[in-house]
Amino acid sequence: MSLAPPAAVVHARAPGKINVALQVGALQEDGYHDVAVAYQAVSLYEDVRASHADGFSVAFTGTIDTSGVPLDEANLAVRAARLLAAETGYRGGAHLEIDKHVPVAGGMGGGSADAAATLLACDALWGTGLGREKLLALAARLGADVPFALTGGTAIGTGRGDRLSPALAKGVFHWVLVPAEHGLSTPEVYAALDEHRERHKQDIFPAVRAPMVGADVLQALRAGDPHMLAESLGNDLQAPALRLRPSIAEVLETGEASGALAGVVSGSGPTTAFLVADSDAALELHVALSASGYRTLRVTGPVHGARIVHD
Ligand SMILES: C[C@](O)(CO)[C@H](O)COP(=O)(O)OP(=O)(O)OC[C@H]1O[C@@H](n2ccc(N)nc2=O)[C@H](O)[C@@H]1O
Ligand SMILES: Nc1ncnc2c1ncn2[C@@H]1O[C@H](COP(=O)(O)OP(=O)(O)OP(=O)(O)O)[C@@H](O)[C@H]1O
Repeated sequence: MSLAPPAAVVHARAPGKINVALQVGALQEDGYHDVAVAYQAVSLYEDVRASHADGFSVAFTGTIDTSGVPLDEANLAVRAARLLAAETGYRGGAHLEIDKHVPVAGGMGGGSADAAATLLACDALWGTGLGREKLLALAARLGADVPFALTGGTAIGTGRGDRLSPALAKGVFHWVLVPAEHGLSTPEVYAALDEHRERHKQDIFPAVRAPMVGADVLQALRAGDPHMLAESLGNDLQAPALRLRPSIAEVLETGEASGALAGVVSGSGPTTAFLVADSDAALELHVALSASGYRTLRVTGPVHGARIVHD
């Protein structure tokens, strides 16, 4: 029996995410905030194709404007490949080709999905065989959202958002997204929240509450009920994102006046996510928002985490 030759290219796919609930607690000494997040992976994917190379390089394909994304060592996918090589003692490199669909700096974890897909693709390409558990530990070193891009589905994140436990979820949720032309910087949005809290600390009691995902959110996910979930959507980063990008308010108002059950800024924004009852309602909202001049993306969740794709 002859063994199949090792693959010359490995294709991995990882999803973007929406934070259906996000509470931000106190700033820790390491510069991160203690958070409680309910993540849902949605059907917008990053496709990473890894091939053998002497060094490390990355190129983007697809229609999304990636002109602001670094192509050197700062690229999160390159950092992921380098970290895996360093941890496993692998001596070679990889060329990464990324077909991007998640808005850049949009609060949907696109860079995190690139990193997660790269870890999986390079582990298979190089035959380093690290496996899910060890890849999850590496993922957490790359960014707070990277472990979730590996696991996907619906999950609760605590700590930096990287300590995951699965959440029960039934059915399919339908979302209409409004991406913005220009992104927002995640650290700047967290910093705007801190500034606000510092300015109003006399009025905030108790100082900053311990973050948690409410029972109402868990129940709505478990029931697969979009009406119930619409009542429970919440994001502590929405107010600072609005302060940095006031035009988001108009998007939220237009979506909610055009038939969305509810709207929320995803993560650190500026992408706005509108929850609707079903696929017909998603189409109706898309038509209404398009007539108001907004570009939309229709997605569903939850979907799987990072996976190898056999082309
Ligand atoms: C907004 C969210 O997307 C919600 O899921 C995440 O909290 C951000 O996740 P991420 O982009 O993977 O974050 P990282 O790349 O690890 O961190 C970027 C920066 O965001 C801020 N940050 C991030 C996560 C966290 N729990 N507290 C923070 O204050 C820190 O300033 C950090 O330096
Ligand atoms: N592979 C990558 N893809 C996208 N952005 C990257 C990548 N590598 C580095 N970056 C940089 O990281 C920043 C955040 O990009 P990303 O698209 O992940 O934002 P985001 O979705 O708002 O992140 P999150 O929701 O996880 O906070 C951008 O400034 C971008 O230039």
